[in-house]
Amino acid sequence: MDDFAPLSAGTVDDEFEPAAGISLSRGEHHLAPLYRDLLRGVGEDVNREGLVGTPQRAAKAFEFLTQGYTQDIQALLNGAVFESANRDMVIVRDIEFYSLCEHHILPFYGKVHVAYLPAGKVIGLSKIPRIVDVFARRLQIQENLTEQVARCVQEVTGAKGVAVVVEARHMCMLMRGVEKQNSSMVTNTMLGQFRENENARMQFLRFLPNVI
Ligand SMILES: Nc1nc2c(ncn2[C@@H]2O[C@H](COP(=O)(O)OP(=O)(O)OP(=O)(O)O)[C@@H](O)[C@H]2O)c(=O)[nH]1
Ligand SMILES: [Zn+2]
Repeated sequence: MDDFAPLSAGTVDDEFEPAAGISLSRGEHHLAPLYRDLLRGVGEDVNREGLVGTPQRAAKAFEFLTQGYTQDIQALLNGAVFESANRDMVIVRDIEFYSLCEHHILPFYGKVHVAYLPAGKVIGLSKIPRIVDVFARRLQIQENLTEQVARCVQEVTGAKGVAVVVEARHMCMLMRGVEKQNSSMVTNTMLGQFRENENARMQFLRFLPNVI
């Protein structure tokens, strides 16, 4: 599958079959037995009071955090792309997000800033954060998240240019590994006029004084 195909609904089957040898109790989430095995794997007693409900809760939480795989962009846009004669830059900044790094399955989180140059169409304001969440709620790397958000906004608006900046902190760098508590990562994707025209790019970046 093309990594950046923004309009695909995802790759996870709705009709998930539990792995061979796993039997589900009535009403149990299909990931719950896997979390039970994980807990056993670290030496836990899965029957102790505090943990009895944990596999089911953790499974539901993980499903929520990865729900972007099954969300449909057109459904969440709900037709909220409007004709407009406005040709000036639109910026939606400080959109917070939470994602999971695909290398360690640990959170990375921060802010996304999006700008576009309309070419006859504008998008409903709330839809840009919704697009961010569709791509954040997957196993990701920050660079691909940045690119996918930009390409999706480009595709649905037909804008003359789209710019996306993502600034984030990665728990795999904070809690473990190199344990750098103050580092953050800044990524950007510049499409169309933001790539070709330095003035447009600088005008956008001036709205992000803490990033540059
Ligand atoms: N470029 C990029 N790297 C990431 C992202 N999230 C995690 N990583 C990095 O992915 C790399 C995986 O490297 P490995 O050496 O295979 O894994 P590791 O032994 O756990 O690495 P350390 O984190 O250095 O301990 C690490 O350098 C992580 O910091 C991301 O969003 N973008
Ligand atoms: Zn990581």
